[in-house]
Amino acid sequence: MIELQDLSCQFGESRAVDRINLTINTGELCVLVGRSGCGKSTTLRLINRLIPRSSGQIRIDDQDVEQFDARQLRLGMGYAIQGTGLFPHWTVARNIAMVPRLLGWSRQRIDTRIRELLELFDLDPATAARYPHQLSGGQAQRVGVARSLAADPPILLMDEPFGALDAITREALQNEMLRIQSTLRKTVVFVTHDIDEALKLGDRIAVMDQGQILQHDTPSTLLREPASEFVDRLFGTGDRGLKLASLYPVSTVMTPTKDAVSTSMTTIPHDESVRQALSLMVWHDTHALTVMDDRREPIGVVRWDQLAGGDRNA
Ligand SMILES: Nc1ncnc2c1ncn2[C@@H]1O[C@H](COP(=O)(O)OP(=O)(O)OP(=O)(O)O)[C@@H](O)[C@H]1O
Repeated sequence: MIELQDLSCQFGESRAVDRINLTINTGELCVLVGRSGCGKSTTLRLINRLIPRSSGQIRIDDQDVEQFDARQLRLGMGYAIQGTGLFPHWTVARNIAMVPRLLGWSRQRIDTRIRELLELFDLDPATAARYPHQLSGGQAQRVGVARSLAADPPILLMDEPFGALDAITREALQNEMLRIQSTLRKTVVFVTHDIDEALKLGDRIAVMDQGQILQHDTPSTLLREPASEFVDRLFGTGDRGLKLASLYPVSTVMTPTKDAVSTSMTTIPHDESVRQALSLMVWHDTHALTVMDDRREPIGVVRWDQLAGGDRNA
């Protein structure tokens, strides 16, 4: 668990982080969201002590981070940043091996870990021998995140890791992040200024403005019960319903059926969002879809009039 208590960071006259309180539970992915310059990256760098706090406390599993040697602390936390931060003259393998080498892992253990991570991030084993400039933006970003996970740290700090990517690659990496997090369950602090990314990835989201946390809640609560006009505007007004519909899988609103279901209707995978169901219905001019499981067997039907209320059933 990470606890920030009355935490402040002052740069000269200006307060980049202003007495924030935030608890991030073990295994939770917390997104820090807010406009440029609101203090998100500074908060992240305070946690791994890349910059010193001015006042307040940072506790990890009940221990003040000041009690740790700063280098040891950083070796125990993954850190992934926009633009990857990969060393250009090192191969992918050497980049990934950086922290395990510093921790004194054996050659064999490191090689096994590199193979595991390339597989986890859907990268060809031959990628290990390449240099960063020989990778696409998406591949390089995958390697950057893989490197942050190399020594299997319980905590992962991610600063706009997908910020520089095109929309399609970005979505693919967000999906990979969700898939990996569903098994690894790291404690993640993830910085972004993209509201849709925050809603998609966050178990909880902390909304920041001018160094302060305005609201810390689940995506659904932030959309339904914004605590201030600022949060209300940040999360959009016109497409709020669509944003809510993107949070819940269609399986939460469908009528399950044990009997044979017509597959002549348009189909949708059970883990696709209610928003995607709505889109398919509009596109195919239909009022019902057949819901399919992972083996592509029909498991239920979702009708137009069931699309509201997914979050209440989730
Ligand atoms: N090393 C520094 N020295 C002086 N001021 C700094 C320093 N680092 C950050 N700041 C200032 O602190 C404030 C918060 O910066 P920070 O990088 O945390 O914002 P951010 O929310 O991450 O912004 P962005 O989304 O643009 O990265 C800004 O006003 C910034 O100019």
